[in-house]
Amino acid sequence: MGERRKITLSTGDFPEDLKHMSNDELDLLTYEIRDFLIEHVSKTGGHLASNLGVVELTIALHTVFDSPRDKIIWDVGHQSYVHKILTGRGDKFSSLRQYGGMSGFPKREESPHDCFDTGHSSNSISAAAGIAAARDFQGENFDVVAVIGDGALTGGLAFEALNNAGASKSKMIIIINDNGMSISQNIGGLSQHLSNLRMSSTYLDIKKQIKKALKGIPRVGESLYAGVEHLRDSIKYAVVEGALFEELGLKYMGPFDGHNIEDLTTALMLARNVEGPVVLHVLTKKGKGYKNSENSPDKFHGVAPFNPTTGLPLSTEDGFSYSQIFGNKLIQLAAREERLVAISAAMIHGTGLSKFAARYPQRMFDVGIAEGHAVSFAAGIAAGGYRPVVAIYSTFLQRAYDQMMIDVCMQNLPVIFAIDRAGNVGADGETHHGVFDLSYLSHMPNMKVLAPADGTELALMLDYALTLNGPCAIRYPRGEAPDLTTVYQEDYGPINRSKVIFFGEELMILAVGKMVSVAYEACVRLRQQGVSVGLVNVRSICPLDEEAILQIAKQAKRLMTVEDNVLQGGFGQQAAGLLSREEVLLPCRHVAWPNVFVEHGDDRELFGKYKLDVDGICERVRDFIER
Ligand SMILES: Cc1ncc(C[n+]2csc(CCOP(=O)(O)OP(=O)(O)O)c2C)c(N)n1
Ligand SMILES: CC(=O)[C@@H](O)[C@H](O)COP(=O)(O)O
Ligand SMILES: [Mg+2]
Repeated sequence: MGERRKITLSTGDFPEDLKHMSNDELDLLTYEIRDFLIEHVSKTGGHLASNLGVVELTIALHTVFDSPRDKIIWDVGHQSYVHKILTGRGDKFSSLRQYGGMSGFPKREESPHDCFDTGHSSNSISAAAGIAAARDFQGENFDVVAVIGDGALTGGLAFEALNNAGASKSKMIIIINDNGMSISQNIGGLSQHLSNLRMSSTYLDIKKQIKKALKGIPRVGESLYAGVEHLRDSIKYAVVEGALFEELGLKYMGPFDGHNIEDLTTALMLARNVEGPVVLHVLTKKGKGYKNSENSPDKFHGVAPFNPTTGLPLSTEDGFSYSQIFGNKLIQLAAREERLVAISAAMIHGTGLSKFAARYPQRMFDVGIAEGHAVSFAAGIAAGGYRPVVAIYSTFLQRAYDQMMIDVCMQNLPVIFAIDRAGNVGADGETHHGVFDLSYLSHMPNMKVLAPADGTELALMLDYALTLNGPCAIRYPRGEAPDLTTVYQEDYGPINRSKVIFFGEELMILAVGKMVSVAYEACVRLRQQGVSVGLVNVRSICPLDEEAILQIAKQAKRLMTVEDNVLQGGFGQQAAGLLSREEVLLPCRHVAWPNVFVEHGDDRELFGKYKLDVDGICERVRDFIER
């Protein structure tokens, strides 16, 4: 190996440099990138395992394609860190996912190399097909590449796009990054199909043929393109009879070793020369190159800051998270209600269902990244006499709006929605904040919507939901659940009714869910300062506890609503509608997230910036009273 140029990952040398690097240099680069990722993500937290798995693939992509002229769309986008390094953003990694810093997902605003913002899975092929169609309209000539994981490929949207791309014949490359994993083990028939393709002996022969045919062709430069031109015939061999993609009208090539840059580069060159849509199947190892993440890729999918030597988190939470309380309660409920089943869309661990899945494997349905299907499936199983509990993050449940409305609510089926990560989630940012659910749920006829303010309330609400004969959504936030037992003096009262915590003469705060604790602290501080402010835990957002709200409003001088949802269509606006309908007139203010896509960052900083923390509530109350 000759003298190697020093590459500094924290500068903007890329991607031009790659095209002139030797194989040995590229090989060394993979080590540098992995070290860099582990060093930085261990400090900031982030999506490590998926990025460690795509180091070679991303290098090959940036060697063969000419970004930003050629467009690379990253499905979900959690695996775009290497792309960010290779497109000159290495120097931003100390601010990854921090407030004001670099996003953990592709952002058009951040770089011309990010051609499509992602975060929710399975849309990359649709977006790529659209970009390709726009290109064709304009008679332009660039390549469009969608990189989609085997997990994301379980989403129905991806199938709709494959169906359309196959028919359209527009030139695009779809790379399936197959590591056998979603966040945890991938599941389902498609996963099985990919694994059949992996095992296909017919295919292995084809691979050998291509390799043989390519021997002697240089890796880069015009001569490679010329060489590849002569290989079009080889592509014909790269057809696996019966492969789903071929049936849909796309060419299939693969599987290729996703950790062999030379093979990948060659495969991409071949794919680039295919007229029409082509699927390139690439095999990678999630967490590759770091023992801890290779052993537990699921644990290192999304990580909080950790010790890179031991792989252990730097801080641990003492109490129970809402997700854990939900999972534990469901186990209890399942013991007493035989018809109870749980449904997850590829997020068993995140939603706290791991123990339930181990205890009741027959009653746990993981349907893949398929929120719409999860909800219609729940409707079906409820229609069949069972009691499904669908656990989905608030932001991802947006995918199932229509299924909730028509399949569940219209038929008034007893489906329980356990909506995790409701409210602002912090570092994942605008694609992941669950701040719209109160608005999109509350107008669904027959739907009941509840928000617990502590762990006990969550458990009681689940008990209550199971007594109903129609749909019920319970939304709760990310992280540790507070305990309000002492605040309530152990008297929780009826769980679907509001709970008055204390009365205040100057102002009454009506708070929802997570914001009850925040408002409680603010009230304690203000009351110590002589401000007579009271607090009510709203609990039921739909239907509103009209009797309680009207009674409080009639007694109060001023009213303030506080919620971890956007203002538009949230609790505050519903309460205002009630007061207006009943002609109860008093000064009201509504504290909520503005109707914008709130940026990423530490949640404490975001709640502070938007005046939704204790200081912010105190300031707003004083401002209201003193105006
Ligand atoms: C609509 C939607 N549902 C759920 C998620 C949560 N999620 C993020 S990554 C992921 C797994 C993705 O697996 P895969 O596409 O195979 O990528 P890998 O991490 O294995 O590279 C899931 C379920 C999401 N981002 N979007
Ligand atoms: C990329 C993605 O959508 C998930 O991995 C998400 O980041 C998980 O967030 P939690 O850490 O809140 O489970
Ligand atoms: Mg995967």
